[in-house]
Amino acid sequence: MSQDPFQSLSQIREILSQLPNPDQEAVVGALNRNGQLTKPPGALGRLEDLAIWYAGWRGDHRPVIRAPQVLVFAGNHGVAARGVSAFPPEVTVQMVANFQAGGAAVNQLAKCFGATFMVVPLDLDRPTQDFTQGPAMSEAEICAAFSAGWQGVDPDADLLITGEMGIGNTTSAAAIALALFGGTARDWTGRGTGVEGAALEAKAQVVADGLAANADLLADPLQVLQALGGREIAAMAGAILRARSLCIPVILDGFICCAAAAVLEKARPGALDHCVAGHRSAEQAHQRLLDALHKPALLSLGMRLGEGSGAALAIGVLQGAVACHSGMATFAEAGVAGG
Ligand SMILES: O=C(O)c1ccc[n+]([C@@H]2O[C@H](COP(=O)([O-])O)[C@@H](O)[C@H]2O)c1
Ligand SMILES: Cc1cc2nc[nH]c2cc1C
Repeated sequence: MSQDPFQSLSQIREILSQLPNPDQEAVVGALNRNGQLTKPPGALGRLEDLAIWYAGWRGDHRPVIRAPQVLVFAGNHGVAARGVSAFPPEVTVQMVANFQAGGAAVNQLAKCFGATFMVVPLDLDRPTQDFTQGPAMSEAEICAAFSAGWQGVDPDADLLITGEMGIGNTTSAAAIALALFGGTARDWTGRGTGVEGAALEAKAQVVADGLAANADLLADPLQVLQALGGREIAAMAGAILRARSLCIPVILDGFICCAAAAVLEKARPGALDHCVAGHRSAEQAHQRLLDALHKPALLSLGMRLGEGSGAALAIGVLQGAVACHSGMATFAEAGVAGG
């Protein structure tokens, strides 16, 4: 009876096996145009690469960003009962009310850059299972959350920022990253909202316990997400995949968003070619995760808020890149010598 697009992980795998690629004609056209603009070659640095990347995904050698969408998912985590966060779980639902009232940081940033904003709370009164006791979600639960992410994307958007809110979710993201990339639990465990000292060591142990309790599910990236993820993390993965299917470029946010994205990249290398990393979070392991994904961050401002805030701020960088690319005069047009 469900209207959800996904009822099983195999349906997600099918989508992953047939991803669209950027429009090569638009890439060539954008490269060509970039070479004629009134600046020394390469003088706009990464802005030039960004504009050409954006042009390819939009299939337009001279694109305009008109409709950015900021889409935040909220979920509650059974593992939060293990004392892994500096804040209590009820903050998740309270912050959802704050997002809806327009009072959070991400609301201000979305407004600054002309983006629409939506928050999607996911079964907040039903936390996921504590993953130190077995899988966080059933297959039906992960598919419902993934479907919510898929359905949250506005097909008319021309840029997607996906973010999250979920007390305890840096523990979940650390466990996912450990399962996908290896290393030690301590490598991937950071302070989150402000966990320090002995509590931080205990948090790393919870991450290690989560992997031990789900050892039989860790060979497959989507099952890693089911075993160690949360609903908001699965929803971000669903939104990022939908954006790919619609050729909508994505700006990734911090540690938790990148852990969600990493599941897709591990399941299908190249699945994140339509994504750039908006910022480097102050969360200890975010740079490690960005390195594993081969995604250099656009901004590094010591932010560690989540909720899509770092990526929302990076909309401005991409808007600047695309505005220069599409609005600048060529040497011929401006009558400037040397082009
Ligand atoms: O985006 C990040 O890198 C980031 C780093 C630290 C904390 N957060 C946010 O803080 C919450 C998770 O922290 P914690 O300590 O409860 O695991 C969650 O709501 C995230 O949005 C987000
Ligand atoms: C207040 C607060 C706001 C947040 N926004 C994203 N994660 C958050 C965590 C806390 C604790």
